[in-house]
Amino acid sequence: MPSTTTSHPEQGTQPVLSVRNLDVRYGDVAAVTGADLDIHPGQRVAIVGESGSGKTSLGNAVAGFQPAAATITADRLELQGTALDRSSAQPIPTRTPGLSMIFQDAMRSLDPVWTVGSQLLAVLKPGRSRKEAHRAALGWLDEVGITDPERVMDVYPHQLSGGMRQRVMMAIALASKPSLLIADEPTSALDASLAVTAMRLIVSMAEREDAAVLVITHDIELCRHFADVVVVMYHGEIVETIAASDLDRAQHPYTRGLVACVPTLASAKLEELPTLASVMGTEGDAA
Ligand SMILES: Nc1ncnc2c1ncn2[C@@H]1O[C@H](COP(=O)(O)OP(=O)(O)OP(=O)(O)O)[C@@H](O)[C@H]1O
Repeated sequence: MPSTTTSHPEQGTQPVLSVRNLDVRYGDVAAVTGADLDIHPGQRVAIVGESGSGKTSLGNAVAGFQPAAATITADRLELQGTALDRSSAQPIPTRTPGLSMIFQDAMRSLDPVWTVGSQLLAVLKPGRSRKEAHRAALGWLDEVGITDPERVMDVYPHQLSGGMRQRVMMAIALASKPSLLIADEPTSALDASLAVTAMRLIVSMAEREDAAVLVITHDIELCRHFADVVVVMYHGEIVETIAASDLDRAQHPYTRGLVACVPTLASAKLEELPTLASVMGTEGDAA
């Protein structure tokens, strides 16, 4: 079995997230099998793999956003030492204290019938006067690069551009002071330069707030630049867990395939790029 946890300077301290032998099934479909994962305070972990490899199922199981059709079992599923009960889907998903999630589509996490301000205030109000919470909300909007926070407080999500909505979603996710931020394909809908800006913002804000980050992505290059550790999934299993700085020395053929499939100036001299099917010897299999 490949190792599915990695060494980290803070190993020995309690992990923020600790998962052992996690299975996610949808009826006969085994979406995730036997996943082990530890995320340490402040660590940035990326889950990478092709479409259908089980990344989102794993992230949703941790966050408690699993669909009703999912059956989740685990020997351990703990956030800061507290067991998370994911035995049944909630009719209306509720926030797990200490955990925030952001999505590719900001409309999935923003409520369309509440103004931006009321959604931010809902997170910021506990323990604060209304005035303090309002000031904190403006501060958060400013932090995520919104230049006219007073106006944005009063608008509804659909009145904002996609990029602005994403910034608002980030402000709400981090204003709740999570110890773990899960970001599911946060940049897939953005063009390359905006994707880098968005990832920089996620990483720098999370670092400032002392939140560990779990990014779910197809993009191995994004992992290389923004993650400490890369968790590689293939057909529902974690096949390799590797320091991002070691990606070029990956052991598993699938990880090597993912790295080799990224077009670079050097690879452009190849007659053709390898495909994952050719790397895994599954070329010609039925899709
Ligand atoms: N609600 C669902 N009901 C039934 N099967 C599902 C459901 N959600 C996912 N699956 C199946 O579970 C497997 C893993 O899907 P999952 O979405 O977790 O993978 P992924 O790696 O995140 O893919 P993508 O990158 O395309 O989102 C796939 O075979 C998928 O078809």
